[in-house]
Amino acid sequence: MGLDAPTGSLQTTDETVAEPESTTETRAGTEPESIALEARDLDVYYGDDQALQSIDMEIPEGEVTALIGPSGCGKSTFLRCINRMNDLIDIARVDGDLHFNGKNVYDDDVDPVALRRKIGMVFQKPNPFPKSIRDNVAFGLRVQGRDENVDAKVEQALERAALLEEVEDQLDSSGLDLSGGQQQRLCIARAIAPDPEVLLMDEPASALDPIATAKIEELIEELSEEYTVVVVTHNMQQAARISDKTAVFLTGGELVEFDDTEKIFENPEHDRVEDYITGKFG
Ligand SMILES: Nc1ncnc2c1ncn2[C@@H]1O[C@H](COP(=O)(O)OP(=O)(O)OP(=O)(O)O)[C@@H](O)[C@H]1O
Repeated sequence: MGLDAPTGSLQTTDETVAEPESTTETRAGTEPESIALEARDLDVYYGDDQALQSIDMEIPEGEVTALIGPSGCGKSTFLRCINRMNDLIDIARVDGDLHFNGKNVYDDDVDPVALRRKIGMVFQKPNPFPKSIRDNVAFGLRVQGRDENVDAKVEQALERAALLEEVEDQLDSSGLDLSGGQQQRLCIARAIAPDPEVLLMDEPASALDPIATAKIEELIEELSEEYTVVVVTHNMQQAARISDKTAVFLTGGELVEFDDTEKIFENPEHDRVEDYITGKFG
């Protein structure tokens, strides 16, 4: 996990949590599986409306976890809780705990900006800055004052985002001149350049054509070798293809089932999940 930043730690305003607190047994019961993120009794409200109800979830480190469910069930809301992007929405209120490496990200001493360095995000619509490819990828590094070896780090991030080969002769051209799929990989490179531990992706391929989508899917699987990936998708086939774990949210902001992806798609515990998976509603 990570290139040169310390792993397993969340720098807060006045303390550092060094090691993950919680582990759980794998299904085989042999090796302990590290937990990167853990929601405990998490409620989210927008004004008087409750968007998430009492969510408990343990997201394993170094795997792809997909969040699926019908429109409005709270998938994006949950994703935005993880790196406190909901802080930017005035009427949003969060109750309960969201632990990252054992530290509640909603504790008063957590700096959301520092948190977002560890937990990067990629959005539905590619949103490169109107800057060169190089400056897009270098953006987070420069903001952090990590100006040493920027060119090498930019190339490394582009390589990891499976884009370097296509753009290495045009690093000074505008990021906006790339195709949609390339722009999304550029945004992924920008998100991973500062070396986060977790990558949050909100429907990262839904604005792309099938070929660009296939590249992003392949990339997500590769990224999970180094990062914990949490991805919201509307596309159930995509969730089945790329994820290790799947969380099914249903209307009302309830997490109805969370398990290995194979189990969710082949033999879910809940009839409502089966109905959703088989397209009876949603
Ligand atoms: N900024 C906001 N202000 C007020 N209500 C919001 C806001 N964002 C989301 N909501 C409400 O919270 C609920 C959950 O929305 P959210 O976007 O998290 O669902 P979702 O499952 O990601 O939906 P979709 O699949 O359509 O993107 C919805 O009822 C939505 O209207």
